[in-house]
Amino acid sequence: MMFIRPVAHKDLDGLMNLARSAGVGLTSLPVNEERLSRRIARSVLSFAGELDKADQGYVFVMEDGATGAIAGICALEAAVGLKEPWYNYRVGTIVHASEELGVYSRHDTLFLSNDHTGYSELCTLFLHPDYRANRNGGLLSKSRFLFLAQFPQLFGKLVVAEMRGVSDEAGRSPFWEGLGRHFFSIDFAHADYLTGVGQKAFVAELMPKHPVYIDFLPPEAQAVIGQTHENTRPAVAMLESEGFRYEGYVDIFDAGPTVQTYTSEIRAVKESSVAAARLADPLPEGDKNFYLVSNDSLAGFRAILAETLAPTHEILLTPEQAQALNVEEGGHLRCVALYPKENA
Ligand SMILES: CC(C)(COP(=O)(O)OP(=O)(O)OC[C@H]1O[C@@H](n2cnc3c(N)ncnc32)[C@H](O)[C@@H]1OP(=O)(O)O)[C@@H](O)C(=O)NCCC(=O)NCCSC(=O)CCC(=O)O
Ligand SMILES: NC(=[NH2+])NCCC[C@H](N)C(=O)O
Repeated sequence: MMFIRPVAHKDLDGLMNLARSAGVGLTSLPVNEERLSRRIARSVLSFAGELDKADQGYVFVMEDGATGAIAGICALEAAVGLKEPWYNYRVGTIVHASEELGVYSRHDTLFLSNDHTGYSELCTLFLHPDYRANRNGGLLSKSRFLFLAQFPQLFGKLVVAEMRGVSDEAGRSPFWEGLGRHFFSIDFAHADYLTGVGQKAFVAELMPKHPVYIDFLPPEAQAVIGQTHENTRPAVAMLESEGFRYEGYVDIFDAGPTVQTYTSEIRAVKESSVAAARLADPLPEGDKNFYLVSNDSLAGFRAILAETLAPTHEILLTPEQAQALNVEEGGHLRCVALYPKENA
């Protein structure tokens, strides 16, 4: 059975394996052992309650219970931009008009912003291609919402997620070629790598600070503003189905969209409820559905996907499922349907 748990120091090799298969543009999963081991250490300290909000980052892995293999990774940053500026471009409007001359022209423009400062962030979602089946992607992405619902005091009122923008197989980004390239002699792949190893603010400081008229960018660059990388469409589809929206903010390097919402408005946060574990083997017959289920422990957080009967004040689980959650009969759980009602 697949389960979600906090990352541990022993997972470094597993994370390196995931990073190697991730490719360019998954910024926060660089193939860099030192960086990944620092990320693990920061996560371990966060779960132990030993860091300030500005430094807290919670990293989770999906473990294949049968083999112990690390199948995927996902993370939550408590608050971005509190130590180093957090940059985005906001796609806004500038109007040049003169009634006297009968001129009116409206221009889409990129404004450099730090508007997401203090927001929480969903990031580093990656499932090994061998495991992209059996709703594992949904468990991996949405297990974070049970964590948010269980520990709201650790997070901000708003949550963002930066989606990977368009780049080709060689890691060439049309937006970077049209804009960033004028300020740097480096490739997008290299800029993205520097971002992933903690140099984003440094790179961002050298990008244009004045509004950029989109009309002046090459058509290939214009075409990808706010567009998600093909491989990242499932990731953004899941967030949109939970209530996240694109509000005109894009990545400064590849123009991938940022989606956002109020934490309390996320469907799986809003609809999640607490229930006591009730064990049954086998589960009784009846109308079953898929539920995300987590325990209520911070450092010992566990989440699984269970196909079971609709929970009441109790949720029926098999002993194997309870074991994966590290709970016994009567233990405290939080659960929510995997899918919003309309697609269940
Ligand atoms: C994102 C995941 C983990 C998702 O796993 P799977 O591919 O197995 O997911 P899936 O179950 O096939 O699809 C999930 C949902 O997306 C829908 N879906 C699939 N392909 C789609 C497409 N092309 N367009 C629109 N929707 C699509 C499915 O119908 C399904 O909907 P239903 O749920 O209704 O069935 C994986 O694809 C992956 O690792 N991708 C590569 C890495 C990546 O790009 N990561 C995101 C970077 S951006 C980031 O990290 C920030 C965002 C974040 O942290 O969440
Ligand atoms: N180049 C980008 N637009 N990267 C953003 C996507 C990466 C993703 N948010 C992460 O945490 O790694």
